[in-house]
Formats: sequence, structure tokens, C-alpha cells
Amino acid sequence: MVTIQKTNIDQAYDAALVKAQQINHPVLLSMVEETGVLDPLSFYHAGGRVFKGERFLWKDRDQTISLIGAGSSYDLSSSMKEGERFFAIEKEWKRFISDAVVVSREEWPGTGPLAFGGFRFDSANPVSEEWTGFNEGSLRIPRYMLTKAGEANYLTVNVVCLPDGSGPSLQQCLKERDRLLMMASEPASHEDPGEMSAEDIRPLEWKQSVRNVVDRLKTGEMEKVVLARKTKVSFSDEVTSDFVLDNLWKQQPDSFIFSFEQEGSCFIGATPERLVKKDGEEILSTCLAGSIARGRDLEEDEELGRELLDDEKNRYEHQLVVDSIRQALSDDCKRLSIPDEPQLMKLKDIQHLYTPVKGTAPAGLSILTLVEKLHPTPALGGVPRKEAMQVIREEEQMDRGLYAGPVGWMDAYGNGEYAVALRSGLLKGDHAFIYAGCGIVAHSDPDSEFKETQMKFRPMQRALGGNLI
Ligand SMILES: C=C(O[C@H]1C=CC=C(C(=O)O)[C@@H]1O)C(=O)O
Ligand SMILES: [Mg+2]
Repeated sequence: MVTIQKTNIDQAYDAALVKAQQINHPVLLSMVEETGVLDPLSFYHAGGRVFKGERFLWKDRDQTISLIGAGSSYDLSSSMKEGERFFAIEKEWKRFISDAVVVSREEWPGTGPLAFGGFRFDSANPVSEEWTGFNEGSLRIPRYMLTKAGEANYLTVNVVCLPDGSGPSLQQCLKERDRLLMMASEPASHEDPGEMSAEDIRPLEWKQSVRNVVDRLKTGEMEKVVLARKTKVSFSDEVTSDFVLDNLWKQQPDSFIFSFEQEGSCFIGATPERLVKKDGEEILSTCLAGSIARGRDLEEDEELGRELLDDEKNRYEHQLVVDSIRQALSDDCKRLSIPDEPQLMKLKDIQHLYTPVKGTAPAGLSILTLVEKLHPTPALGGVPRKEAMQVIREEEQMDRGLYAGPVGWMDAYGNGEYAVALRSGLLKGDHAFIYAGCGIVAHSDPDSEFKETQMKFRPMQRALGGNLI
């Protein structure tokens, strides 16, 4: 945890420089101020004029917080495998913030030193060409960050002071900040990516994989395996994250919206699934699994909702997630509250079975400890976990990259939130890959699971500019 200082900025900068020399290690100076109202997308767009390729955006499902980062002041990254990657990043983060000098009036959640990023779904799967640039864990502490929390707007400026005194001066950073703020007061505009065409990758092989997995599940050797597939979308021009975000923002108000630019690519999406949120001692998680279409009118929609709630196959698919999340959280969380019956979560293109999870944990417990325990839940992995992951590797024959992995943020005050990066894709110049998967159980039918993936592709297809229903 960090200690807040209420000194003036010049003194804090000098103190950070002296500290960097003393400990012979970079020291972060983080300055936080309340600002006037800023539009998140305009800030993101303005950030792109100086820091294209180094931006992120996050908006939570409850509309309580938005974070928009531009530039990088420090990267936390790990190439370690499995749980080690979470612990390695956690260790470096703790060390980094323990030396940080923070100038702020208060400990506003989501301000000051904050790391945003994601983790690959499966660290044991080799990194494919399309995902190069993303490590097993890749988190970024931005140079500039807008935090919108309710009605309040905050701007964080992070300057890393180096032991040899090199690096940007305080005056340079403050000048750049003013320029960024000026540009962010202009409305966001973006280029249209032009003509679009889509190509399903290995659709027939995917259905065959569902059959193979169903056969194995019927023997009782496993209970559930989530199989995903991808579609390649091509454009006549470059598809920018500004364009896609603008669409997601308008079209998916009930989802977590995220974008993470890294080395010429951008991982982006609108997911309904929270992995874990930590707000002081309060812990929230979500069980989300089991799906059905939306109806054409209210009556049909309610009928489909009832059908989903009563459907044995979907209830089983869902219950495996509930059991696994309960077990993963039971060691660290007190007062776990998990309703016995799921409810419906209705999104634009699909409805899901949904069980909210609440609990409490010591304020000092790191959110990454919980992420490590929860990931991968059976909403995107399977049961038993280890065996299901091996089947996914064998049957999917693809690299999920950050799709279905944890994506989100953590601050230096012990707050944070990670979503499961579903309904997402990777933008790469004039093309994109989008991903969707389904929980396969012994009673799965390949054609209906395939249709389910088609529904799950729709949010990204629409955001990419596809003229869909
Ligand atoms: C794996 C995905 O969805 C998961 C989350 C909700 C419902 C699911 C299902 O019904 O199969 C999946 O477990 C995806 O969207 O790519
Ligand atoms: Mg399903």
C-alpha cells in the first residue's frame, strides 16, 4: 500500500528523485487531481494522437467506474507459467508501489498508481503469431489516466524518476498533460474501416470437436469442457480501436467494456462476466453459464427465459461454475453468500443463467490472489480443470491469447476488478480475430452449440461495423 502526501508537486518530485538515487531503482511519482467533466471516449481519442498503441479503456458493468489510460510509465509483465505469473506480477507491483510517492487529497479508488491489463487464458499453450506482444501477464501503469467515478472526474499523472535522473522532467509531463486535456475537450472522431468480410475458421472441425468431447464426457471421465472457435474479419482499411470502442460503448451498456493496446494490436471487447471485484473488504464474483436466444417480442423472450431456467442441460452447465467458484473463494472469503437458484441476465443478443456471489476478505488481501484461484472457472475452462485444459489444447488447435483470460485493474489501495474477457477480439491493422466458446456437457448438441457461438460473436461483429440484425 502507498502513503499519500499532501506536499506540493515540486517537492514531491524532488523527493522521488532522491529516493530513486538512494534505492538505485525507478521510483513512481503519482499525482492526482480532480478535474472538470471529461468524455471518456474523447480522452481515449486524444490519447491516441500522442500515445497510439499505448492506450487502455475500462468501463464496468455497473457504470460505477471508467478508466482511460494513455502512454506507459511502467510495464509489469511476466512470462512465467500458471499461478507463478500472478505471483510474479504481484511481487513486482508491491515492490513498485511501496516506493511510490503519491500526491493526492484522498485515497480515491481507481486513482493514483494503478495497473491495468490482462493474462493469457492458458500459459501452457504456445503463443501464436497473432498474439505476439502479449506476455503471460501484461499490465501497464499509464502515464496519464482519466478516472470517472460516478459524477467525479480525476486525472492521474505518473512520472517514473530514474536513479540517474534521466527520463521526462516534471515540467515536460505537466505540459503534455495540459495538451492532452485540451485535445480531450474536442469530441471524438474516427475513421471508418471500410468494406468488411468475415471468414469462420475451421467451423466443421469445431463441430467434430464438440462430438469428440461429448463422447468423452459420456464415459464420465470429465463433466464439462468449454470449446471456443474464432472468425477472421477483414477490412479494406485499418480498423481502429477508437471506432470499435465507440460502437461497443453505444451498443453494450450492460457489459464491461475494455480495450488494451499493445505492440500494434488491440485486445478489445464487451464482456458480461465479472471474475472478481474487490472494494476494500467487499468481494464480488459472478457465475455465468447457460445460454439461450433473446425473443422477438416480450412474450417469446420471457418464454425463452423460463425455458432456460428449467433446462436441465443448462442448469448443470451453470451449477458446475457455482460449485467451482464457491470452492475457489471459500479459503479467503468470509460470509460467502451465493443464492441457491440462478436468475437471468439479459443482454442484447443472448440471455444467460447468472448467480451473483458476495463475500468479504481482509482489505490487505491482493486481488491477484483471488484471480489466481478462480481462473479458469468452468465458464471458460471445464471440470476437472486440468483435464479440461488439456482437451481444449488438443481439440481447439488455436491460441486463445487473452480471450477468456482475466482482464482488469488494481490500484495501490487494495481495490480492483477483473472481468473474464469474453465477447472479445484482437484488432490487427486491417483485420481482426473474434472469439466465442460454449460449455460442452454430455448432453450437448453440436449444431445448437454452434448456433450459440454465432450469438456470442454478434456483439463484436456489430461493433466492427457488420450490418447485423
Ligand atoms: C465462453 C463463452 O461464454 C461463457 C459464458 C456464458 C455462457 C456460456 C455458455 O452458456 O456456454 C459460456 O460458459 C463465450 O462467450 O465465449
Ligand atoms: Mg452454453
